[in-house]
Amino acid sequence: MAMKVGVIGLGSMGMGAALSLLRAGHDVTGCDMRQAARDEFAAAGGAAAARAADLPEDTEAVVVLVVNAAQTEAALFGEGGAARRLKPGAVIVSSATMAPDAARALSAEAEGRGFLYLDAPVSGGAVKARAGEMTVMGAGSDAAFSAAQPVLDAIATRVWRLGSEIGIGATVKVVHQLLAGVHIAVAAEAMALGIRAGADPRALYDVVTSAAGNSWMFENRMARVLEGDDAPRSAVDIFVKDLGLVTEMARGLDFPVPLASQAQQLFTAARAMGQGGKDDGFVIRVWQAMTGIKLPGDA
Ligand SMILES: NC(=O)C1=CN([C@@H]2O[C@H](COP(=O)(O)OP(=O)(O)OC[C@H]3O[C@@H](n4cnc5c(N)ncnc54)[C@H](O)[C@@H]3O)[C@@H](O)[C@H]2O)C=CC1
Ligand SMILES: O=C(O)C(=O)[C@@H](O)CO
Repeated sequence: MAMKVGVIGLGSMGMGAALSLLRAGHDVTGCDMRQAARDEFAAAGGAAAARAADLPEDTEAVVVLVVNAAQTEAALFGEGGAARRLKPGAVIVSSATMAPDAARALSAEAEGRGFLYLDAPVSGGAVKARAGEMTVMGAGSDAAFSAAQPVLDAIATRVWRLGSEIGIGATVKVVHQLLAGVHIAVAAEAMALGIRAGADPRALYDVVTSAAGNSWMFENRMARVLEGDDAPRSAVDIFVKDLGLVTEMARGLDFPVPLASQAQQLFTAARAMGQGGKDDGFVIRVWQAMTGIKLPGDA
């Protein structure tokens, strides 16, 4: 069933979601304040809008893939937000990574305005987003899942239904980000140590990715470090945010998360070095700054 869908935020993840929806035959408007993103989506055959308030009248579903909860709030309910363009009963697929409390507050606002809301953070990275193969960590009512089904079918291959209570999706995603952030940081530490100790970085990569110490993040992020490709598919700044969500959630539970805290400091150091907009694997530049190692992409 083709739907009139808006995608707000045409960044690493939102562009992939919007293109996947287009491929699936939906009537898609992609929205981003960045002209380059709008041009890319228009060139692929989609409609493009600079503001969420310019989505078509009676949009039936909106996928929100901006950076955080504050941007989601503004994009939906702020001045210039999408709310006025949504059909009564439209479904909001809220996919930015945010705190569970923020998801609950957004859901209450959406419901108060007569919309359905899915707490639907995602995983998989930009490549899987473009392939329509994301994993969705979903929570919401049966009605919301059912209204969003054609959208979810287009953007994801795994849709976890974690319960009807909003906030469970966000909780699971925050815990996932503990792993994702620590795995990236430790992958960078291992690669940096290997380089310093004189191992060939490519050989080290090949061995680790065939052995038990591998992780999805080592394989994915260190490949970019080997290529010297620091264009952001997921930025260092995203992990300053996400590990902040981890430590904040843990603090509220009086729960220690020493590894997440350490990783957060490393991403924060990378940000302080001016690397916040670089691909997150380039947190390795923190070790480079401390030890003077040469990275594979360095001249
Ligand atoms: N990059 C990744 O690999 C993954 C990211 N995520 C999460 O997905 C969300 C999006 O991440 P990315 O795509 O990496 O971020 P990004 O920074 O690449 O894209 C965000 C986009 O939203 C746009 N934007 C912000 N406010 C807007 C508004 N009011 N109206 C229209 N456009 C607006 C920005 O211009 C930008 O293009 C974040 O919450 C992130 O934590 C989740 C899984 C993977
Ligand atoms: O894919 C995910 O899950 C992620 O959160 C990372 O790729 C980085 O944001």
